[in-house]
Formats: sequence, C-alpha cells, structure tokens
Amino acid sequence: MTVTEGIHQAAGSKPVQSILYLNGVTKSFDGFKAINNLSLDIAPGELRAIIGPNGAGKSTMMDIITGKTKPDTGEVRFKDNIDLTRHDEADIANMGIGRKFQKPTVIESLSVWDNLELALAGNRGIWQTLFNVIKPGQAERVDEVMTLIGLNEKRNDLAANLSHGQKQWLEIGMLFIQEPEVLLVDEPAGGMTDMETMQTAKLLKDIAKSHSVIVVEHDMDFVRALESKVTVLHEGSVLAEGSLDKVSADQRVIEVYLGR
Ligand SMILES: Nc1ncnc2c1ncn2[C@@H]1O[C@H](COP(=O)(O)OP(=O)(O)OP(=O)(O)O)[C@@H](O)[C@H]1O
Repeated sequence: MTVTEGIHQAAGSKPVQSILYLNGVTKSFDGFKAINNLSLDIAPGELRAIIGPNGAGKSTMMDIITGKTKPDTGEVRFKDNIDLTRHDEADIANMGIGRKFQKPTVIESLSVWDNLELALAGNRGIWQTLFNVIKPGQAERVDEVMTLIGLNEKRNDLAANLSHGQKQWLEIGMLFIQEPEVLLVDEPAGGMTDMETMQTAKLLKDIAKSHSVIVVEHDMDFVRALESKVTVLHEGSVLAEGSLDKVSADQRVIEVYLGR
C-alpha cells in the first residue's frame, strides 16, 4: 500500500478510487450553459491544475463542488459514494473539502501565529482562542504548519505587515491546518512576484504529498512548476487533459487561447 492509499483508506474498507468525481454536470444561468456536460475524475492524493480562458466555467465548477451552486443535472461525488449535490456548503466544508479564495482573508490585526491558532480552533471562536490556554499538541501543530508555509521567522509579525505572497501562504496554512482531505485553491499566484509564484508551487506540491489539491490558475509558469496533470476547461466542458506539454500542443487548446 502506498502512503497515499494509507491516508485515504480506512481500516478494512475498500480503497477510494476518486476523491472527487463529476459526471455529466450541467449548470445554466438564464438559459446560458456555464457548465455543459462536465466530467472530471480526481484521484486521492492527486494535484490537478485547472486552466481555461475567462468564462470557461472554472469558478462555477468550484462552486458546484463546494455546494455554493447546485447543478441542474449530473453527478458530483466525494470519495466515490458521497453525493455532494445532497449537501449544503457548511456540510461539505465539514466533510473535508476546503476552499481558498483568490483574495486573502487573513485577520490583519492579528499575528501570523494567532491567525493559524484561530484557524485551528475552528468553531471555538475568537475570544476563547485568544484568551484560553492552548490545548496540548496544538502549539506543535501551529509550528509545523508555520514551517510548511515558510513563515517561521514572521510568527510574531502582524498579518498586515506581510507581503501579498506571504498573506496567501498564511491563508493556505489556515486552510491546511483544519486538515481538509481536498484543498481547492483559486488563483493563488495572482499578483505574486516570480519568486513567490515558484515558492507557492512548491508549497502546493508539498501539501499534495498527503492531500488532494485542485488549483485553478492562469499563470502558466506556475502551472508548469506544479508538474501536475492539467485539465483545460472551455465553454463549461473539458477540452483537453494531460501534461502541460501535451495540452499546450493541442490545436484546439491553441485556438481557444489565441482566438479563432
Ligand atoms: N451567477 C451567475 N449568473 C449568471 N451568469 C453566471 C453566473 N456565474 C457565472 N456565470 C457565467 O458563467 C460563465 C462561466 O463563469 P465562471 O466564472 O465560472 O468562469 P471562469 O472560468 O471562472 O472565468 P474567470 O477565469 O474569468 O474567472 C461566464 O460566462 C459567466 O458570466
């Protein structure tokens, strides 16, 4: 059994084939098909990049997975047999599908440490977290995540004083510390320097050693650095899938990106 299989297979149960499985999903807005017969299969522990021109349906797809938007038709399954269309957004987040939006939402007036501690505490609330003694093991967990996101030396700095890239890493850390099984990450590299972009790719690759990660991104240098399978969306469907080299050599993908 590989490490990934071990993580995703409960004792005695059948190994999970697909951490996320979409089949024949359609969603229309006022008669316009934003998602059109979309199918997608993500394996446990997979890192998958989703690309596609503006309006291809990337955000709507993420909204459908997280329960923010209900599809008109089609299957949306988590761990093979959990039908996500029957659950609301809060349920889906609690089941272990975490999403990081494009804009960081860290609390600027708190330190890096406090932001992580707060995220770890989850529903316990801000005042209890800040004034209660931290539980055994939690400080170690905060330290561990702080090291992963490369902000150890900034632990006592206010989040307001971090660079844009560092805020994004902190936010990824705040999602990761809650131990979701799947992380959905929306355009993390937007507005980052080249060095920050490469560090973000490394961070997501590190996270994907033990988690499934789906990342939507426009920055092709970032997508190349992920070294992952790429899905190209266009007009709400999968246009091409494979390595970045393979999809970027596909004539249909070239036409979509360059315009006909
Ligand atoms: N709530 C909505 N009401 C009406 N139309 C919508 C709604 N949400 C999305 N759309 C339309 O659906 C299509 C797909 O949008 P979506 O935001 O999913 O694309 P995207 O690939 O994420 O684009 P971008 O890269 O620009 O963020 C677009 O034409 C958009 O205008």
